[in-house]
Amino acid sequence: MKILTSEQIRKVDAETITREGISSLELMKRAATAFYRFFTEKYTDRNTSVIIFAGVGNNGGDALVVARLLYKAGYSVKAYMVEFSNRYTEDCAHNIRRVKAENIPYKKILNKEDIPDLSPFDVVIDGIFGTGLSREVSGIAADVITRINESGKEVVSIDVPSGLFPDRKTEFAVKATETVTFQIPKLALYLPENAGFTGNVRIVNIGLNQEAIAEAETDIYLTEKREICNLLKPLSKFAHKGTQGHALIIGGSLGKCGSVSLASKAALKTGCGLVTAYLPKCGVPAIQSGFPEAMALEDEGEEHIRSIDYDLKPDAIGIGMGMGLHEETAQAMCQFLQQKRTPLAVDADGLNILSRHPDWLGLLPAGTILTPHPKELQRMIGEWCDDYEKIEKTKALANRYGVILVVKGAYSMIIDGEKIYVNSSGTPALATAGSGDVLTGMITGLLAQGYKPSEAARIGVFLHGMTADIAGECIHPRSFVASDIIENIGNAYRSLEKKN
Ligand SMILES: NC(=O)C1=CN([C@@H]2O[C@H](COP(=O)(O)OP(=O)(O)OC[C@H]3O[C@@H](n4cnc5c(N)ncnc54)[C@H](OP(=O)(O)O)[C@@H]3O)[C@@H](O)[C@H]2O)[C@@H](O)CC1
Ligand SMILES: Nc1ncnc2c1ncn2[C@@H]1O[C@H](COP(=O)(O)OP(=O)(O)O)[C@@H](O)[C@H]1O
Ligand SMILES: [K+]
Repeated sequence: MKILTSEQIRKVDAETITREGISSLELMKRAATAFYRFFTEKYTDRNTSVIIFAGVGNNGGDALVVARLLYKAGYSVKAYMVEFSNRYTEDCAHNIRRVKAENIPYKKILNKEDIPDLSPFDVVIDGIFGTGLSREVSGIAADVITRINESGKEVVSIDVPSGLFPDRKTEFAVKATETVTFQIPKLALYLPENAGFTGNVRIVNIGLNQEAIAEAETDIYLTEKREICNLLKPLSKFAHKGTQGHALIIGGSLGKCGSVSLASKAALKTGCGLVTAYLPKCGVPAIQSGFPEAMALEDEGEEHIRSIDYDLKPDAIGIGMGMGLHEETAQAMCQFLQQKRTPLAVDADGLNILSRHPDWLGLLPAGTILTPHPKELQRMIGEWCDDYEKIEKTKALANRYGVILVVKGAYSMIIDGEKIYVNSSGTPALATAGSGDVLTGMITGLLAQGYKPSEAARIGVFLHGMTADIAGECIHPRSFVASDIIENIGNAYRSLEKKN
């Protein structure tokens, strides 16, 4: 699904009106109805008292239509117009007249004294600013937003939390519990620095013109189930372990060999035919007894890897988990990179070694997948002042070395050249020890099956997230562990194959 800028969204909005021969008021009604459906499913009790803040633009117009719909449905509704300007849009002005005609409680807020006490209300609906935000919020709008944020109430934002810039750094905005955004995802909704503003993000369809969306050019996408389904290769009736790819997982050091076991199991569960774990001697007995499906190779090092030496032809390699930073291990990795051109995924200490020796980045085979969490990323690209700069610096690294970066987080981002794929699956249950090792194993397993690096990264990250979405129904997120991710990979595949 495309992520577009506010400028592009405005164009799609206008094109929808022209091409579908509908009025802008009709489109506003569709948007408000989609919001209303979400709201009434969440707040089923019609005695819920709702305070609605509207602005003078079309986001405010949406808010007033929502006020009318909720009032008609029996909710207790009070609407307030935050008059930060007297230049109302036509559709907003039209809906003010309708609200008044329908006798819905309605007042203007012109200065601080007009701001009502929020304590009697159950929920706040925020429709002050949408995608038309053009500058930092100040004056009465800022006062209202501050009051909303201080109220401790649940806040449902229309389209975007008011004050959030869809495409650039935001300092101040409504802190929503839920954001109901209209059909086209906006990048700002998925950035970690905006987590405090956006709350849960829900995308609702409002029937925007599909051709207009298709014509909009972008390099940024939100990865969804449908796109991942389309990437999956069918499983041939005549498949055998030799056709499904051989993954080699290299890592481990004394006390950290479980990471290799997790990654190896994850690779196999993701569908590759064979997996070999390569570890220092201390790790081999445990993996051989605990994970009989894997083959194991021991390094000459007792407690850490000293020279990566094997006589196999794997189809893909995952390296780095639990490997430690011993200088002998680093040198072994350097030699390995100088000699091997096998499709590769690098994680954890593999990345930390590269951060200590940045000139070795040039040795990575083209298309290598690097999977840093934020701390590992910071060691690679240095500090960033905001998430937009982080993206630019990551892109620069990816382009310089021809590699793919998986920037892990709540919405992991896959950066491949100019393209950015924001992942939409997963829950905080994934924030658990070994979760990243499992992800690297999954990605390596997919690479071994012959998926292109960008596909392997997107499928792996999406499937990994799906395991938590699915298992959330029977395992409490707090007690979900890395092995539960592995156990649910099959369920994630099954869910992907289900039509809906
Ligand atoms: N996408 C879609 O397809 C659909 C979109 N729809 C809805 O339309 C919304 C976009 O509406 P919109 O363009 O009218 O802009 P909106 O955000 O209401 O505010 C603009 C007003 O705020 C003002 N203003 C801006 N910044 C300011 C500041 N810091 N401080 C003070 N003033 C400031 C600005 O003034 P100006 O910048 O012109 O001086 C102007 O007066 C969108 O989010 C969605 O809810 C649906 O109805 C239908 C389908
Ligand atoms: N709140 C969250 N929502 C969704 N996914 C998350 C969340 N927190 C972490 N994850 C995912 O869990 C994984 C954690 O990886 P990492 O930090 O490397 O773990 P570890 O080092 O313990 O193996 C990443 O894939 C990340 O995207
Ligand atoms: K809003």
